[in-house]
Amino acid sequence: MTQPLPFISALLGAERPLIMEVKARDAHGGDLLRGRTPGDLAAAYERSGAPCVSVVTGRWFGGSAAMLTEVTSRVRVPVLLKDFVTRRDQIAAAASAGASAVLLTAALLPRESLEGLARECQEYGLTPFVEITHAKEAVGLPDPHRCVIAVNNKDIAARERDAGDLDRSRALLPTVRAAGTPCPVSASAVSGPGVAAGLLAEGYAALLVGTALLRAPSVEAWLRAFDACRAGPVVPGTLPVPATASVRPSALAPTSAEPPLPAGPVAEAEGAPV
Ligand SMILES: O=P(O)(O)OC[C@@H](O)[C@@H](O)c1c[nH]c2ccccc12
Repeated sequence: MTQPLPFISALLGAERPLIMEVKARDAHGGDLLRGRTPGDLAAAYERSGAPCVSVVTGRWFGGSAAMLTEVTSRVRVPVLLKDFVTRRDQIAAAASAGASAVLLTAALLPRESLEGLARECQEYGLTPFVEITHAKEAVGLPDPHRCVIAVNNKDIAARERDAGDLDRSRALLPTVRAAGTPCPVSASAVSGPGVAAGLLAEGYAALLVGTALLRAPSVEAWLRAFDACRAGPVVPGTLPVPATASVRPSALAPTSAEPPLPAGPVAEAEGAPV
C-alpha cells in the first residue's frame, strides 16, 4: 500500500483541518475578493495556519486558469484545484501548475471517467478530491486510501445556489468512511465556526470552507471562534443550524455571460466547458 499523498497528510496532521478556499464570486455573482488578489488571499490563509488551500478556477465563480498559478506561486501548502474537470489534459495542466489535488465531481462524470480521472491524478502524484452527493458515488474508487471523498452539502445541479443541507454530511459519513478514504471531508455551506466545530466533532477529518471565510471581517477572529467552539462542549447530533443564505430571485436566472452547466454525466471525450 502506497503512502497517502501530501494533501491528505497535511490535513490529517493539522491542528485546524480546514481547506481554506479562494473564490472570486459566490454562486449568486456576489464579489468575494473585495479588492484582494487571489495570491494575497492565499498567502494570508497560509499565514493564518491553513494546512491546504483551495482555488476555484471555474468561470461560474468568476475564476480563471491563471488563478491556479497565482496561488501556487505564493504558498507552500498543498493546493486543491476546483473546477469542472472532465479531461486528462486538465489533470496534466494542474500538475504542471503546481496543484496537489484536483476536484472530480461525481455527479458530472460517468463512472468510468470518474475512475479513470482519479487514477490519472494518482499517477501524477495528485490527490483525487472526489465530491459526492449520493452514497453510491463513494464506493469503488481506485486506491481509496489515496483519495479524499468530500460530501458536497450544496446541489451542483442547482449551481450551488441552494442554502446547503448539512444533514447530507451526517447521513453519508459512515458510507464515506467505509469506502476507504482516510480523509472524509464535508464541503460547502459550512457557514460559521460553530457549524465547523460540530462537523469535526461528528467525525469529519477535514472541512472545506469558502464563502464564510471569504466574507469574514477577520480570518484570525473566525479561527479563534472556531477554536473556542471546539474547546467547548459540542454534543454530536446538535449542530447549530446554519444561517440560511438569502437568495435573490433574480439571481436564479442564468445570465447570458454564464457558461452552461454540463448536462448530466459528461463523457470525458466531450470536454465539457469549464
Ligand atoms: O463557499 P462554500 O459554501 O463554503 O463552498 C465552498 C466549495 O465547496 C464550493 O466553492 C464548491 C463546491 N463544489 C464546487 C465545484 C466547483 C467550484 C466550486 C465548488
